[in-house]
Amino acid sequence: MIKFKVAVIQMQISTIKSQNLKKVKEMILRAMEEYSPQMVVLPEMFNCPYENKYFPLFAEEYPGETTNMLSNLAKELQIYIIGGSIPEKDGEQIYNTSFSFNPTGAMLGRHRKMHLFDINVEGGVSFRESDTLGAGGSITVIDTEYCKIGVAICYDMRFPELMRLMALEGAEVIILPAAFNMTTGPAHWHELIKVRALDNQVYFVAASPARDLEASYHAYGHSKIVNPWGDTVVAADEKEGIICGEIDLEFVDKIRQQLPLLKHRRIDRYELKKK
Ligand SMILES: NC(=O)CC(=O)C(=O)O
Repeated sequence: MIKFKVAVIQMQISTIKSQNLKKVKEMILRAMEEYSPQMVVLPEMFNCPYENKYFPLFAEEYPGETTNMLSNLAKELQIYIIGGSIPEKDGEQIYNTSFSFNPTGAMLGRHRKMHLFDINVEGGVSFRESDTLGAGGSITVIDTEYCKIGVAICYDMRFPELMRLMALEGAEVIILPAAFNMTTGPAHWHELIKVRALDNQVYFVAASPARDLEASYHAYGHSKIVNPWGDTVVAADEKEGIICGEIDLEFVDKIRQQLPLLKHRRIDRYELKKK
């Protein structure tokens, strides 16, 4: 199949996990009613506030309450769900992990955020994910009936090598559950999404939580889908809501044929290696 629809759920996250799960289910059902998408994408830490003190409290092992719910919904609705991310407990370690499910409810991929968001911007945002989280070590490209899809989380987007490796592994779409903030969001969000879509000639799908000024971390919002030519397919503002856009794989082929960037790399002169 050449075209498919992707819905992005931009939800407000509360400090009560059961409320987050109830809301995400309601919003997925609403997305189905309004748009009949083949794939639904959730934001980073959709079941837990983006704050270090909550990660250990909300963490769950796989399979667990949240992943079971996503797997059941994927099967019931016969859709792909790219499950944003959740705090995942594995032994003593907690990861920021994105679980993806196919329309039979089977787990398709588990991406653990590779680059931890440890930053301190003067007069702006300061965060240290490594206070509570461990870093993942694998690049995630999932196989769907439509195409290969790269999955990464938020800060991972700032590392062009990772994005390029996903494209080299065959990804025609990159999906990024994310939670930029009010310092880095206005400064970099739109530019990074556009540049990653352009330099890898992919559809780039970025899913953010809605902005909540009552929370300690103010997410930027502005979930969006950008095509391989750098045009915005669909975009949200900062409020809670659902957006949906079409992925056209013929358009990916067309752009890659007309402007063959991936073929023009001078791999006789430089090389990008996966370890
Ligand atoms: N929250 C993140 O992981 C990343 C982010 O906000 C940024 O890179 O800016």
